[in-house]
Amino acid sequence: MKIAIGSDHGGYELKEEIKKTLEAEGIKYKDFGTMNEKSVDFGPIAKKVAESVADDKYNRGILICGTGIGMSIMANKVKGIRAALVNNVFSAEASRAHNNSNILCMGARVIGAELAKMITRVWLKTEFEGGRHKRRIDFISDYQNAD
Ligand SMILES: O=C(CO)[C@H](O)[C@H](O)[C@H](O)COP(=O)(O)O
Repeated sequence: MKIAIGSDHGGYELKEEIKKTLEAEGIKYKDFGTMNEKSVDFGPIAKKVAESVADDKYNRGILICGTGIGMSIMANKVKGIRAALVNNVFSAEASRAHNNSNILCMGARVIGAELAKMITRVWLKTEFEGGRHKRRIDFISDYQNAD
């Protein structure tokens, strides 16, 4: 699995921690920035990560900002992206099993690093269940593709 990861300044420190988790799990990643805590807008970074996942250059993405909200709003504008803003382990699992989320968004000002790492590990290992959930995902794709 190859992961695209990005953050704004608010998520920078947590991004660096999550990269260590990816390394510990033996998962390859590309860091789309930001590379320090200097203030930067979340939009362009979310766009780059989301487009790289939508274009199948990376299997999934992880986006972190202060709340995770801006990143998730932007990422979900990209066709084919199902970005889930997650702040607990149950939602991490459900966002994969039920929603087949392909981008995980987290808020570094909302959750601590240890919870974020646990969320990331669960999100990485949980498979989409398909079945009735596929019909629900297909409805979203059909709506998006009707544009
Ligand atoms: O975009 C966000 C909220 O939707 C992110 O949380 C940002 O990290 C946050 O807004 C940045 O705020 P700052 O006061 O400019 O650090």
